[in-house]
Amino acid sequence: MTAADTAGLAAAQAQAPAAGAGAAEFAPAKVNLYLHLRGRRADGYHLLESLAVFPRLGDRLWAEPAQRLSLAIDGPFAAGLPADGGNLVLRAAARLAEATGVRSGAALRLEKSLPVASGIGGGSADAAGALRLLARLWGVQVPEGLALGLGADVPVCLAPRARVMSGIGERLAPAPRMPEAWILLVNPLVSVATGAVFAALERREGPPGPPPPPAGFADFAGLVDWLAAQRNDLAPAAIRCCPAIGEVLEALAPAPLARMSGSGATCFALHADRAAALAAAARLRAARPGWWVAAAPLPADPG
Ligand SMILES: C[C@](O)(CO)[C@H](O)COP(=O)(O)OP(=O)(O)OC[C@H]1O[C@@H](n2ccc(N)nc2=O)[C@H](O)[C@@H]1O
Ligand SMILES: Nc1ncnc2c1ncn2[C@@H]1O[C@H](COP(=O)(O)OP(=O)(O)OP(=O)(O)O)[C@@H](O)[C@H]1O
Repeated sequence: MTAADTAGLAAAQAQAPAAGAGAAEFAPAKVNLYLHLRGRRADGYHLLESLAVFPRLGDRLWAEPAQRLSLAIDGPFAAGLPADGGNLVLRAAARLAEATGVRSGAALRLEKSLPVASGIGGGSADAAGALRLLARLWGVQVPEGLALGLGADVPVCLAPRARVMSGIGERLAPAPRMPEAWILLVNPLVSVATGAVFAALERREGPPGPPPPPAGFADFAGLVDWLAAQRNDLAPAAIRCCPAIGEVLEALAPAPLARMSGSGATCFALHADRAAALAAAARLRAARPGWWVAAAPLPADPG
């Protein structure tokens, strides 16, 4: 599948009606445009500040009413993912049923299009998508705090729009007004465990500052200029765990802005428009056929 196909498919998925009875939900990837470490809590979790955005690219979930909970997985990254209680989709479903006293189940289907353990929140996006889907199907609200109990990235994925995250990920503030842009995501198809990257940190707190993001960016150049002065403080440790990340960043370097997302190994490049993103994707696919390369629009967000 070409990057253009991938982008088109993701956009189509976002709008497609539910297949058959029941309900459907799109679970977009989460990309950390910057990630600053701010220290560590007594329980070992790290405090951070990050601008998370959600390109039109992700996994897809369906649910149909059923007596018990079940999960079927398909899609390009289904292989090797547990379909039992180890899957964040079923874990989220079970916790929601328990917390709200729901006695019925659901037959869930996950189409896994995002690489696993890749720094773009795939499991968190799926867990959050399952919570949205089942809350609708069962007619319940997601209780406060339930998302965070499933993972630090699940709260931001619950209402997937651009947000400034802080705390360990549970404090969410409006993002700056974002201009339209295209994003290119590249993963060397090496999975990276988030906990291992945090454990490999040499510095648990980044340098002080810079000041918080402005209220908005007038255009793409303004976004890129501001982001260029930010960092992903997890990148040095992630590159030590997975040297291929360094190769990906080198390959993306000609882009206006390139950086690692989350704990890696996925890196992103920002492009002003579709043509530039698809041209860069085509060049990368030809040069590195073993890498996952996907391009998608980054919706302008009112903040
Ligand atoms: C790096 C980010 O992707 C940035 O958005 C997230 O902070 C990670 O979120 P996540 O994958 O949902 O992480 P969790 O599943 O909650 O945690 C996995 C492991 O990462 C470490 N961890 C995670 C988040 C955080 N703020 N501090 C941490 O130290 C902890 O060792 C934890 O045991
Ligand atoms: N539905 C799911 N999708 C992906 N991974 C899942 C899922 N359910 C359970 N997991 C497990 O969760 C772990 C983390 O996967 P995930 O894709 O969320 O990592 P990540 O992309 O690094 O996330 P983050 O950016 O939030 O750190 C993997 O080891 C995987 O086996």
